[in-house]
Amino acid sequence: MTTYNQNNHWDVIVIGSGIGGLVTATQLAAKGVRVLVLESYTIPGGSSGAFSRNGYTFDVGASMIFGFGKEGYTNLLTRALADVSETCDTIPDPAQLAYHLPEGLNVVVDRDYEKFLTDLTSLFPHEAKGIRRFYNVCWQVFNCLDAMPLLSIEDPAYLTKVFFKAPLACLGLARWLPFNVGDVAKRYIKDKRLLNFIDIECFCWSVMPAERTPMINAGMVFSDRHAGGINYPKGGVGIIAQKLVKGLEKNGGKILYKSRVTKILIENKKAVGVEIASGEKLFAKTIVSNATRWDTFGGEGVKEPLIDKVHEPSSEKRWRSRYKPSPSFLSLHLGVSKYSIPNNSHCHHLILNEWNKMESEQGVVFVSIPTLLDPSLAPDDHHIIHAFSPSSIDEWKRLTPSNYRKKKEEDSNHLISKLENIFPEISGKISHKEVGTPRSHRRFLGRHNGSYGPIPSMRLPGLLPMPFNTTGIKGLYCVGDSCFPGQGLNAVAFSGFACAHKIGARLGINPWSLPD
Ligand SMILES: NC(=O)c1ccc[n+]([C@@H]2O[C@H](COP(=O)([O-])OP(=O)(O)OC[C@H]3O[C@@H](n4cnc5c(N)ncnc54)[C@H](O)[C@@H]3O)[C@@H](O)[C@H]2O)c1
Ligand SMILES: CC(C)=CCC/C(C)=C/C=C/C(C)=C/C=C/C(C)=C/C=C/C=C(C)/C=C/C=C(C)/C=C/C=C(\C)CCC=C(C)C
Repeated sequence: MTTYNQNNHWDVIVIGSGIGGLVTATQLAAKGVRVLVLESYTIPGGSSGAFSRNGYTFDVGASMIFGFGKEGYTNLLTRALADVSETCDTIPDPAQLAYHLPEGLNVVVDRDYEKFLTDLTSLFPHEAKGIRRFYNVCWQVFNCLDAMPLLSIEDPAYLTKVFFKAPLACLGLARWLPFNVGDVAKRYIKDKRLLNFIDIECFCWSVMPAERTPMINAGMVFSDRHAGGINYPKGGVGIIAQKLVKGLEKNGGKILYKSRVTKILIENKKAVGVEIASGEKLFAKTIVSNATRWDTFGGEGVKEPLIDKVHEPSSEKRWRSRYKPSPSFLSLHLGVSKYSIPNNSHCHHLILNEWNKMESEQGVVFVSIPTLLDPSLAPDDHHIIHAFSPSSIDEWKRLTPSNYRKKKEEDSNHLISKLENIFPEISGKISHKEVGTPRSHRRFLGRHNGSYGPIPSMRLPGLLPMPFNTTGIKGLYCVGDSCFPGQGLNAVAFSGFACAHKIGARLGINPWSLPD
């Protein structure tokens, strides 16, 4: 039997220190709640952590950061840090992304909206009206989001207050919730190649073509890149999680690393605590899981979910019939000579050689060169290249150790050869190379099949079927990319704000008025 002491009883326990988990934890700690975060790895941040090798600071995953604007309500990372008196210095990226597409279609998404529209229109002059109309609809969605404090839409008190504060914005969002981008794009655009471009515009962050990408999320991404802009945190993406941890600790919260939760303890159908790998039990009236829904509740191929099968709510089976794990990534972290990359190059690139390969194994290549913005991340005269390509764990299963090593070498060389599309001399200029496979992502990020996040397994009505933070088990909440509104750092930051707000409503600690 575990005896009571302050260290094993908390108000709230958060499983995982991804941005979703840390925003929940810091929001609650800032309101005086005693919060413990349990992280299985040695550093915070999950997909948005960082690691150091040979003088390089590499971003684990996330690299193109939305939500760091200065105004409005959609700058959720800025707001999450400010709420615990922290800030991140950021470096504005002059462009979101340079696309290198089939048939020589090269498009740069400039930070300036009008410049982007002009550049795209010069390639599709016959679609000038359609282009403007489509992207203007995305702005309508964004303006609705940016007009209201973004908290839990599961909380009736918040919904009432926000409806009185911004009625038109609420109705605007309610209108777009059931729509996907494809439905809207086809209303305004007819050119097949341009529709292919809209598909890759979506795929690059949602890993789905336009017809399966929710319109609300596109409104956020396609407009925030011009509103708040893409801003890279000085010192690397890992800084965001490190500062949130600092803010958590300043507000009386605690984080324990190397503390993998193996079980969520249930008593009388209520979550009451967790057990960690050492066998130690820790208790709280509220448990928040930042692990994926598959790792939390189970699913095909999940051997030991955190919840015993007997307690699994039927709503989770329904969710799994609608959403499936997206592929993982093959990722390369390279240190290269500075002279292999022109100084005027863009920080983010996307390479696709054939349109019909967009959803194929290792079909699209994403490239990030953060040292073009922050040279301090690499030794003098060197750059970092982080290149990754969607890859399914099925391709990496059941290989003998030597075949696994061989596949890593072959596939990483193939990825490097694709980089030569944009940096022809790159293969001879590599001085540091690390290869991560879907198996590495599963192991180090604790994500089911190393997945990037959930994607619809059928055509769904926009964001409507995506679950919020409460679950079918009393006292248990979920946060992160298997909750509304899905993948993305500012999306999981939203889910953290919403989760903390919903818990706050139950604890009666939310301020009466909405934040400014
Ligand atoms: N912007 C980009 O370029 C980019 C690139 C890659 C990923 N991302 C985004 O990052 C987001 C991920 O954020 P998130 O908050 O959902 O979570 P996350 O997966 O980043 O973090 C979850 C954390 O929980 C920990 N964890 C999991 N199971 C645990 C257990 N049983 N016990 C203790 N700790 C456990 C993991 O170690 C990890 O640190 C994704 O949505 C993805 O879109 C963005
Ligand atoms: C009352 C009434 C009547 C009604 C109600 C209604 C309402 C209120 C509603 C509401 C709603 C809401 C709030 C919503 C929200 C939403 C949100 C926040 C969203 C967000 C989103 C975001 C996103 C999606 C993002 C994303 C991003 C990403 C993912 C990114 C990624 C990237 C990558 C991967 C990169 C790659 C590339 C290269 C490198 C090239």
